Amino acid sequence: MLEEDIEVAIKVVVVGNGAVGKSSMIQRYCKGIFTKDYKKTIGVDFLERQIQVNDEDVRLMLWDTAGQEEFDAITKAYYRGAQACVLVFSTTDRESFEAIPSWKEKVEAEVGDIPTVLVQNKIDLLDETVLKNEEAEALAKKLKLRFYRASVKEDLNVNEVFKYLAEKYLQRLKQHTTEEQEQVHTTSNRIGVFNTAGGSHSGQNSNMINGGAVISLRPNKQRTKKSRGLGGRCGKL
Ligand SMILES: Nc1nc2c(ncn2[C@@H]2O[C@H](COP(=O)(O)OP(=O)(O)OP(=O)(O)O)[C@@H](O)[C@H]2O)c(=O)[nH]1
Repeated sequence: MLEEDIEVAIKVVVVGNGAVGKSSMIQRYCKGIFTKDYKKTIGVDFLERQIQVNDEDVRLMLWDTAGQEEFDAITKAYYRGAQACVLVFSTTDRESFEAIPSWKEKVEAEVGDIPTVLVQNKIDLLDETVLKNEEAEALAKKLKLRFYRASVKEDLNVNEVFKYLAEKYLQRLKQHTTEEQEQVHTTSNRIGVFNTAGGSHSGQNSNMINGGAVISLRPNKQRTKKSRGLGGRCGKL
């Protein structure tokens, strides 16, 4: 199979309190529509969109999770395997802003550190704002997250959010691939040295303790027929 045939697929989870605009954001991005009606998400939903990033085809699978705690058990299961995350709060809902750190923790508890952005939605309703700009910026800084102000209604900054995540993910994927290649290279050199000295646990997929360094040999990349992902690093699906 040709390298060009391989497509990067990224599972993105969109999380935050109820009614902040998660479903609307996904609908806007994947279908180009906005509806004023509020229909509470029950459990989890998902839509996808293909984009090009640095000449690479990237398929974004956007998982819409329910904002209500009553669905926590279901939604948490769907965080597994997520490779990027959007944390959303609303300009008109202070509680949704204050809940952001705990949403971040919930996602991290399932998938660890993945590319994440913080989004303040509904900036078309700035007249009704319940927080200062500096507060949101301070939170983004504290959590070390890229921060976007967006309006799903006015289609402001929605594309930018997902483009940034895709770029960030690809960047990590490349870095990860290079590191793995270097690791395999270094390891094979070291195995030689180690074996000469004797007493190694040799063989692939086992941890090798060599001069205090633990070296893991893993398959280079997990690839399915048409998709490519970070494999074991972030994904647990
Ligand atoms: N003014 C304004 N309203 C918005 C915007 N985005 C979403 N809404 C409205 O906010 C309400 C809630 O949006 P949803 O997308 O259903 O919210 P959600 O976060 O998915 O809610 P849950 O499913 O309960 O978790 C709907 O009435 C939307 O029309 C926006 O940018 N501006």
